[in-house]
Amino acid sequence: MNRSNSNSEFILSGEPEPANLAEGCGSLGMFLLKRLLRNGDNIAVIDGVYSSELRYFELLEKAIRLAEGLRSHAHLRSGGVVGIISENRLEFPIALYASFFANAAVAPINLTYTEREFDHALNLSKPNVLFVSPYSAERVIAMARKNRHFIKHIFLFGNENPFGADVTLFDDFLAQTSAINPYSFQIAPTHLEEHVALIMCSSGTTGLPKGVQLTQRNVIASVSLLSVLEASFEVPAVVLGVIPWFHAFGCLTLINVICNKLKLISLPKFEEGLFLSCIENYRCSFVFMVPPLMVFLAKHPLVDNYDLSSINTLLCGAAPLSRETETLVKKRIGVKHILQGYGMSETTLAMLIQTHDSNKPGSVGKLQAGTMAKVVDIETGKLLGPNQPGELYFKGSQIMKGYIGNEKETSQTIDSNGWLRTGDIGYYDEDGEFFIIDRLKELIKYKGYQVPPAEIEAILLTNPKIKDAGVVGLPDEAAGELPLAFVVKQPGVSLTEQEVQQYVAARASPAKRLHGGVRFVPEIPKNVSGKILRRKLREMLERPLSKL
Ligand SMILES: Nc1ncnc2c1ncn2[C@@H]1O[C@H](COP(=O)(O)OP(=O)(O)OP(=O)(O)O)[C@@H](O)[C@H]1O
Ligand SMILES: O=C(O)[C@H]1CSC(c2nc3ccc(O)cc3s2)=N1
Ligand SMILES: [Mg+2]
Repeated sequence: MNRSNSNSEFILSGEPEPANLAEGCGSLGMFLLKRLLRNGDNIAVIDGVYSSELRYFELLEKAIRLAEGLRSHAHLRSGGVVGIISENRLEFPIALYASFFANAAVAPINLTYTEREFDHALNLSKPNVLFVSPYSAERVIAMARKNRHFIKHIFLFGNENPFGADVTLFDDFLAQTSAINPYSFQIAPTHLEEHVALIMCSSGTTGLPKGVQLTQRNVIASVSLLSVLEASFEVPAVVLGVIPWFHAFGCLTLINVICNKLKLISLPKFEEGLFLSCIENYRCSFVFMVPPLMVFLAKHPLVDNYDLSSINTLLCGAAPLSRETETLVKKRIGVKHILQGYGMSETTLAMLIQTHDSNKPGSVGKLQAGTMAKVVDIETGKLLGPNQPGELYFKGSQIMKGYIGNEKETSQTIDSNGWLRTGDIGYYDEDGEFFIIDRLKELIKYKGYQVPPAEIEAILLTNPKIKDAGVVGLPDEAAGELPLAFVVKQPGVSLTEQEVQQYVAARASPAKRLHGGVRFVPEIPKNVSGKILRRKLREMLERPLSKL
């Protein structure tokens, strides 16, 4: 770990990026094209539901034809915006790569959004071209027709179009494009640091999602993630992709898999039996995870019915994962490596990543190449040294360009020196391994103590009678806030509020005990990237206690 201590600053730096990172490519499109040309014709993606396959050469050939077709028939220009509103399915990477080959920006959007959320997301990125899957076509096309002033073309995945002439079937459009020799296909150079490649919606955990602009340079910088990890794979990785591609974590790992010539088994959503049977049937060795899926592996009885011995590495991120859950999973399914990572939509992919040789329990790993970090005291603003918790700031080639249409929020998030403030509290140890405590906004203020809800949730999850838990602060005149737990019991168990409070009291210091009580609920509200929607739990506090 390099640490410059100039002007008593503690600034940490990751390894320098590989010198030939962009491989002399003038644009992201050329960078991706060159890697695809090298990938030969292995299988790229298998649909885990239908077993249909997309081979690397088919991806390359169709993406180029689609790029040319969008340019000539849909008037898609460099700098234009393409929306993709779809679950993980084989057409997604074709539309994604075609857009990059046309130097357009891609705005993947969550297909389960409500109408209000769709309206918000569409008006953030204002796509000219929209790719829609049948799953949400009814609602999305109705929304799109209200925004014809920017949405000029709608393409529908699947094999039937009940929506009329202003919607074109993706396969029909592709069929009418002409074949192009990939070796002579040209993509104009761009200003990598300025040209927007992705407009990602943040998860909307702390409010309405923001439109995060990631540049072509950001995406190129993030591609090294799997090449670093793959170097230490014992077997060529078969990756299971259940993380949604409309979210930064899923989309950038999809690009990572393709750039590193790996095989990906894609799932349109998490369904318990399908998830486990895909791992067993396709012998998946590498699975990107979010904590709720880790808790599922740790506790669900169904897991015992499947052979998961092919798993070599679980790579978990997007929300807090406790070392206790990590230990439970390791013990139960004997997986060799559980590697955590930490990232934000604003940092493209992970800023911090564990590797096979640096993975202390509970840590989220060390700095990514090309990245710098500092920890700032939340009271004084002073820079902090090892083992001192403060707000994490990052700088480097994966830091976003800014929030689309929101200069003010951008300037409040990235300062004039390029430092991005995360709103997350954590620290690094003497070896430069980082530990995340919680979000600044979520800390419970109990009698002057800052109580991290994630820590109490981690304790609760070690109780075999508890399936899930979410902790928030109950407003209290005397103490400020009282830690209160929403608890989901395992099916068929008996558990009282007092038992839960005693369980925590036996394992936590006084400030972290459940002074606000316990409420039993059927489920904990979370978003697709596995984050607890604590603002929804706080809303539940205001409702009168239901007699459960
Ligand atoms: N390994 C991790 N451990 C703990 N928290 C994590 C980890 N990885 C990511 N996070 C959390 O996820 C956040 C980034 O999530 P994302 O960019 O998807 O949107 P969000 O911050 O949840 O939502 P929004 O910004 O819209 O309110 C980080 O700021 C951090 O709080
Ligand atoms: O939490 C999020 O919104 C997303 C944005 S990208 C991200 C992560 N990326 C990685 C990559 C590897 C890894 O081990 C963990 C994470 S979390 N988190
Ligand atoms: Mg955020």
